[in-house]
Amino acid sequence: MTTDRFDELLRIKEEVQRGPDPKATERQHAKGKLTARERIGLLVDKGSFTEVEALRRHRAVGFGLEAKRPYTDGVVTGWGTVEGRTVFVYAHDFRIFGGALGEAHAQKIHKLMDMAISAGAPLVSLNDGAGARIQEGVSALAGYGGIFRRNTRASGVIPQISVMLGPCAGGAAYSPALTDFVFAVRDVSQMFITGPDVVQAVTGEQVTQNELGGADVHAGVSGVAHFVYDDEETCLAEVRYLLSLLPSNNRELPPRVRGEDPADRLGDALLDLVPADGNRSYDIRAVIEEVVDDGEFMEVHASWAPNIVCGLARLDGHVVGVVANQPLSMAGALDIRASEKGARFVQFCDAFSIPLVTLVDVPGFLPGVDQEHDGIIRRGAKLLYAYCNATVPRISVVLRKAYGGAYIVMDSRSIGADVALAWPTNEIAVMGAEGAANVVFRREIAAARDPDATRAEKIEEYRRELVHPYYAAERGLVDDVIDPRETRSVLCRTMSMLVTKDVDLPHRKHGNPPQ
Ligand SMILES: CC(=O)SCCNC(=O)CCNC(=O)[C@H](O)C(C)(C)COP(=O)(O)OP(=O)(O)OC[C@H]1O[C@@H](n2cnc3c(N)ncnc32)[C@H](O)[C@@H]1OP(=O)(O)O
Repeated sequence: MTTDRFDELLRIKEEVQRGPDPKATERQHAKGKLTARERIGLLVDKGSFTEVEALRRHRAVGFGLEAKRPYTDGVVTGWGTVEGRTVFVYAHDFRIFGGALGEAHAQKIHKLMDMAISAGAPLVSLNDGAGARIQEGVSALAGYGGIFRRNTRASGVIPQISVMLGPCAGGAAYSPALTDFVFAVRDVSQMFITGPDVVQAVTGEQVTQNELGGADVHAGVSGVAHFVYDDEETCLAEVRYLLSLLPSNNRELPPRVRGEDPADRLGDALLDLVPADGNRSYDIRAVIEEVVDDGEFMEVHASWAPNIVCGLARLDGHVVGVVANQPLSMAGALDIRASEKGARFVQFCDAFSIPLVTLVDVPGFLPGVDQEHDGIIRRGAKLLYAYCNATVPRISVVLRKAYGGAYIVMDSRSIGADVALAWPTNEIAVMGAEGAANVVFRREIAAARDPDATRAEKIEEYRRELVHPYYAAERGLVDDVIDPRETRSVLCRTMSMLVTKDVDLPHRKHGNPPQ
């Protein structure tokens, strides 16, 4: 090959790496944002990134596009490794057309998604884009259609993670909504279907980008974001950590990594962490951290629906999904948000062979007109549906109380828990003794010479007969009543037995979950 050809190649490659004019890079940095390549560098193992279609350019015409045909067309696509395992990644380059998606840009993403699905490796998108490229009209819209279709096809096949690193509008917000996890960074990420200008034009509401769709809005109010961090570096390090807990695809098991924590370690602290009085609150996260390997718990949706806690941890090296009621928030009652949060998490774990451990301390579903009118029947049913559908190993432990429908939903034996355990202090019943006595013995209490004494007697009778774990244990609805200090060792032992669980389901195209 001639030197000229080498020089040409070097010149083009250099132009690709440099990106558009340096002022655009300065503007990106001035906003406290990294460039697409800097981000990829933080995400994948050093030196492992292989780019595809770096030389791609659009062929669109009109609106001056002919004169502006930068390499990459505004998205960097390729694959690398995270802790040695292959991961596919695409990153919008906001410096080019504001990261907006045109036909060529979309086709690059389509190709990468197809590669990720056939290779059976996770896909991470680093989003910093203004949605459909306005100058390319319907070609841009069709490009998004192709991404949405592939997101949906890949759902439950490979893990898909979206990291929001800029103002993401329209399709750039919808594609992440179809993926498994959304990461956001404070003061950097915004997500909205239509930006503040359109909102003002249509509704008259004046709102900033952050107020409309900033990281904390989506992490705490809308529930769109699962994780939120203060800076891009921490965010991308946490994406790496999450990937280390996940299998590459739905045919693999999550990687087992045994640490130093002995599987038979006793949890003496549990006796103090959980007050025996069922009305006193405590932080369930402290209980989870006491039970799992090395106290490491990656909480999902920490700021949204805090009355249920969901997250990933390890037990004797096996990755598990933990779902637990949080007595610190609304006494741990289940409401619409908690049900939706739990359902999505259970569904994710089931799709990717992650066993479920459910820690139950639930007074019931939250009563209220708002909840009923907002559809707690159909939306609460999502959690029930997700558990009933899950074929991964499932262990539940009732810590203190489990009442009514909420007992059934929180992975009771009757809906398919493989092993159901209970602490000796717990109460499993249709309702608490006071409520039960008032309903069942109402007439007797009213007719009594001393109604208060009779009520107290009946409450005690109900409590003695029904409100203890042995009623459930005698009926096989609880497999064992355990010493709370042995929770970790029993869970580790049981998990080791269950990892080979195999279930055949009747043939169907797909279910029809409540919406
Ligand atoms: C299916 C769908 O996706 S429909 C949605 C279509 N997208 C939209 O409606 C979003 C329109 N864009 C916006 O609202 C804003 O640009 C935001 C909120 C995304 C970003 O705002 P800012 O951070 O202030 O950036 P700014 O508006 O300066 O845009 C940066 C550059 O991207 C360009 N750009 C922004 N959006 C688009 C777009 N959708 N298509 C093409 N170019 C765009 C801007 O013209 C600007 O170009 P320049 O640097 O050459 O002047």
